[in-house]
Order: sequence, then C-alpha cells, then structure tokens
Amino acid sequence: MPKVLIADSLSPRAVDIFRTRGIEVDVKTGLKPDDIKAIIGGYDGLAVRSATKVTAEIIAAAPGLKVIGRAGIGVDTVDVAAATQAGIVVMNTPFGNSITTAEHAIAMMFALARQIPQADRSTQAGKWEKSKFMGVEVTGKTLGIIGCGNIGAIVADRALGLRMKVVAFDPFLTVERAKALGVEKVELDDLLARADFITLHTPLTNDTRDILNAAAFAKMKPGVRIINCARGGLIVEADLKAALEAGQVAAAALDVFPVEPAKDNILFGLENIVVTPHLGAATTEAQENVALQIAEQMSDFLLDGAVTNAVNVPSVSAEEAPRLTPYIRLAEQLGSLAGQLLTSGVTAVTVEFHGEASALNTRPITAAALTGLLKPALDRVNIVSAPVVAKERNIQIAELTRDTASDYHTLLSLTVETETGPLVLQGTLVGATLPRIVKLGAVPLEAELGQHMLFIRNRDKPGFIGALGGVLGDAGVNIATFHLGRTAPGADAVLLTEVDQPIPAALLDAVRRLPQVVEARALAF
Ligand SMILES: NC(=O)c1ccc[n+]([C@@H]2O[C@H](COP(=O)([O-])OP(=O)(O)OC[C@H]3O[C@@H](n4cnc5c(N)ncnc54)[C@H](O)[C@@H]3O)[C@@H](O)[C@H]2O)c1
Ligand SMILES: O=C(O)[C@H](O)COP(=O)(O)O
Repeated sequence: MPKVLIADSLSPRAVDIFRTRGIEVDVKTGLKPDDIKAIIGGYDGLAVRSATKVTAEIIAAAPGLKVIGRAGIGVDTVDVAAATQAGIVVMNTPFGNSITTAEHAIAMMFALARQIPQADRSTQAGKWEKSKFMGVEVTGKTLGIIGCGNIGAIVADRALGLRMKVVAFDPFLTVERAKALGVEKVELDDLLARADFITLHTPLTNDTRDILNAAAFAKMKPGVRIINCARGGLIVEADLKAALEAGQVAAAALDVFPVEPAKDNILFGLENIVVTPHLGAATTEAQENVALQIAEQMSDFLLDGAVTNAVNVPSVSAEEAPRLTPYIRLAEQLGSLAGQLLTSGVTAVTVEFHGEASALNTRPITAAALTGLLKPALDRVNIVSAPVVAKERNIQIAELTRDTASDYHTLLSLTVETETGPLVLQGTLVGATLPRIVKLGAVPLEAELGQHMLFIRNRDKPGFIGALGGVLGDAGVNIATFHLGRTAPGADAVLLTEVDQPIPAALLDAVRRLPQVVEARALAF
C-alpha cells in the first residue's frame, strides 16, 4: 500500500480521499527540515503547501519518493530540478485557488483605496479621524496587471465589473486573448506610466525577479498604489520603501515577501502599507479545492500511473494510462536491449510510432525507451528523469509517427545513433499487451524477453544449436525460450534465449569459444 506524508496544513478532505483510495497517510505539520529528512525515506508521496521547502537534501533522503504534490500553484518552494533528476513527479493544482487569490488582490486594492486597515486601527483606538482617511474611488481608474494568466485574468474580470480600465503586460498574452478578456495589452513601461493601481500576478522567474525596482517606480504615475499577491521577490523592498517614503507610491498592499514567514521586514511600520501573511489562497473553498485535487491526483498517480498537472513530466490521463502501460514496457525493453548491446557513446535516439502506436501519447513512451537505454549505465533513472539526463548528455531525441501500415498492426522502432554507427530495434505487442522484439539490426525475429537472456550473433551454420544446447546443458543451465532469426540462409544470424538463471562469466566464455559464435552477451531485464 503506498504511503503519503502530508507535511503542511491541508483540509482534512485530503486525508479522507487518500484513505478512501487505499493509501496510507500521515499528517505531520510544522516539521523542521531535519525532521522531514529523517522520516521521508518511508514515503511514496509528499503533499505540501508553501510552508515546507522541499529541498535537494530532502529529496536525496527520499529514495522511495515517487510524487511531490503541491496543494496550490507555486512550485518555487520545491526543488523541481532535483526532483526530476531523482525521477520524482512534481504536480500542483493550477486552478484550485485562483478565484480566491484574485479576490484577495481586489480586497487589497480596496484596502488601499479606502485605507480600511488604518481606519480600523484608528477607530478602535478611540480616535474618530474622519478627515484623515480620505480615500479614492476605483471607478474609472486604470488598473495595470503584470502577468495576465489564470489569476490576472480573473482580477481583470472583477476590475472591469468595477468599471475600471484594465491594461495588462504579459509577453505571453495574445492580442486575441486580451480582446476576449476586455483588457488592453501594453508594454511594461506604458503600464507603469498609465496605471493608478498596479497588481502583480506572474510567477517568480529570472525575468520577473525585481520587476518593480527603483527604475520602475520612477516611471510610475505619482500616487500609484501597488498590490502584490504573487511572489515576494517581484518587488525590491528597499526601493518600494524609498518610493513610499517619497510619496511616489501612495500605498502598497503585500501578501507575499522574499523571506517568509515575514516577521521582521523593512516595510513593517510604514503608515501606507497593508500586509497579510500569505493569505492569498486562504479561503475554505480554495483549501477544499486544492486538498481534494492534490489528493486525487497523487492517488491516481500512485495507484494507476495517471499524471495530471505535473510540472516536470507530460500528462497521462487515467483512461490512457492502462493503454500506455504495455507500450511503456515494450519501449523500456527496446531501450534496455539497445543499452546492453551498445559498444560506444550514444549521440541520438529516434523513436518511431507505426500503426496503432502512432495515435498514442508518445512522450511517456519515448521517455520509457530512454529509461531502458540509460539504465544499464545509470542507477536511478526513470521516465521522469530520463529525458533530462539524456539532454544533459547531449543525446538528441526525436519522435516520428507514421500511421501507414506495416507488417504489424502496431510497431515501435528505436534507432540509437552511436559514435560507431546506428543500432535499430523494433518491437510490437502480441494480444495487445505482450511485448515482442521483431527486428534486431537487419535481422527479423520474434523474441520475448525474460529476466536472464543470452544474446548471440552467429554464422548460420549446421550444428550450432546442438553445440550451444550442449554447453548450456553441461553447465546445468536450463533454456526457457529460444528465438532465432537470420537475414538469409547461411548468413548472419541472431539468437535470443531466456535461461532460468544468470549466466556465469566462465560459461559465457565457453559459449564464445563455439566456432560459429561471432558475439555473445548475457543480458538482464
Ligand atoms: N498569494 C497567494 O497565496 C497566491 C495564491 C495563488 C497563486 N499565487 C501566485 O500567483 C502567481 C500567478 O499565478 P497564476 O495561477 O495566475 O499563474 P499563471 O501561470 O496562470 O499566470 C502567470 C502569468 O504570468 C505571465 N508571465 C510570465 N513571465 C512574465 C513576465 N516576465 N512578465 C509579465 N508576465 C509574465 C505568464 O505569461 C502568465 O500568463 C504565481 O506566482 C503564484 O505562485 C499566489
Ligand atoms: O502558490 C500558491 O498556491 C499560493 O502561494 C498559496 O500558497 P499556500 O497554499 O501555501 O497558502
């Protein structure tokens, strides 16, 4: 039974779902990194929000971990590169808290426009400072949205409902989409110059880090109000402080900070800021959504291999997962056979999908072929890490789909280019699920791979099979299956035979001494 650790505060719905699906679950929140490192080795899945930082050290301490589930959007708290290298799927819930976060941004905008937190503090302190808290209307004002994705688009919709004019800067926003949203797509400088309110809704990337800095504040309309419910690193806080103190920025509302929990921040104590402790996603509805979604997604993956909303591997739906399984096995066998037969470095890999296979989700199958290929040389590689590992080794990867008929209703063809020339292997499925190797180089054959195999290239001469049987029999090695192929009578031939135990080196040497043998190898699958 797979086992999941919930390390952050998630709705209890997540626990219910895991248990109902037959997954063992422990809830241990507030753990220190070392505590997590000490126990993570016992889990297949880890569910987190933003409080737990899933570092490379934690990942290294988790040899059995298969999936990290982020009950929320940002995966900046997960070392995705380290997870991918370790073959761990990282998934999030990209839509579950978008409305809630957009609503928080709008709430922050009103908090700034009407100074509600400051007026609240003053009134409760017994002051009645009616004239101090003169506000501004939002109607007719321009809202500048930086990052118009899921949350930005919802903010735009709500702002338009408030009769604001909305301009958006987002390099990936098409003009058509902007038109459909009712926003004006603009360049950043234009937005900075025109907006009365600016709200940030981008992820934190190398391009967006410090996007609001001293130079950007200088380009803004004096008296602009800033809202950040995205990520702390988008604003240079020292520059914002200077702009607030100079009055260039009238007020700022921040839900997120470069260092969280933010307990000691240079902006705290300023009169014209409003802060919340990363509450963007904190509503009952959003937390139910993300908990339910992540528990279902992680269960689907751990139980059925379905991949939804992964940030480091292609998606595989619950319906297609069972259809892909035999192809994944076949592709891994083809890759593994190639990996064990190669004698020089791999430069490129092409996977061709013929017939029925051409209609499938090809990327997981290609990843499986790469896994098989790399596994003989690398310890911990799987379909999550194999494409990245292959790229790191400068292996060019290509896929071709051909729905044209071949001798087989479905066929995978794997071409591995090496420094000494190409190796081509082909395989099909028998009875829809059973992998068979049908071509090895130029030699057609029909071979089923078992755990311990003997591969021989030989000259097609009488007496060879009897001699081989004698050598194996004398050593007490039982032959389980026997598959032969040749290009023409008397020409090059190939033999793949399954034996019931590993072949010792001395026996392999004896096989190699048979006069018809050109090459012999012991293979393991
Ligand atoms: N405060 C919270 O509790 C809370 C809750 C949910 C999400 N978030 C954060 O909000 C942010 C947005 O989430 P989302 O779901 O809308 O993401 P999204 O991926 O749907 O949208 C992000 C948008 O940013 C745009 N973008 C990327 N680089 C850009 C750049 N250099 N300049 C301008 N735009 C750029 C993208 O094209 C995309 O449209 C994320 O950082 C997420 O982590 C915070
Ligand atoms: O990226 C997110 O989803 C938000 O930052 C919410 O984070 P939280 O779930 O830790 O509140």
